[in-house]
Amino acid sequence: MGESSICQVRATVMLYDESTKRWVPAGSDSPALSRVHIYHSSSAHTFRVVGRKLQADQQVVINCPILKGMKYNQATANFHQWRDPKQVWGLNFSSKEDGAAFAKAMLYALDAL
Ligand SMILES: CC[C@@H]1C=C[C@H]2CCN(C(=O)[C@@H]3CC[C@H]4C=C[C@]5(CCCN5C(=O)[C@H](Cc5ccccc5Cl)NC(C)=O)C(=O)N43)[C@@H]2C(=O)N1CC(=O)O
Repeated sequence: MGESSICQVRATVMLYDESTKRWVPAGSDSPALSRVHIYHSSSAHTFRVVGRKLQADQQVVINCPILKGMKYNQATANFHQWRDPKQVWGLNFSSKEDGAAFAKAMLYALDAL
């Protein structure tokens, strides 16, 4: 059984650079909008965040498992963030509605794990 998308939003995917204490766009250095999904694998009972650049190259800029017990921080209506073992991810949503939709799906996933 493959994976199904439980939400898709538009956001700029950011990573926090601990050394410079700055947010940098994930993927190539141009901050560009991506389509960000939460995929659910029902057979594996797993969820992950996958984002691809909207522009032609469709570069994958995030492919991050959602781990049980992960803390999801809605810093503002448009900017949410979480830590994985190696780094801190941030999503700068194109709208508050996208932020709310993503948060709803994320909290559903965290509750289901
Ligand atoms: C894209 C630009 C960006 C847009 C929006 C704003 C919103 C606030 N904000 C931040 O970076 C805030 C300000 C302080 C700084 C200090 C530390 C940071 C950076 C690394 C993580 N962090 C935590 O506070 C984490 C959160 C967390 C809590 C709970 C669970 C998980 C997590 Cl991740 N706290 C732990 C304990 O991990 C942080 O988010 N910080 C963003 C921001 O200013 N800008 C503008 C710019 O940078 O120009």
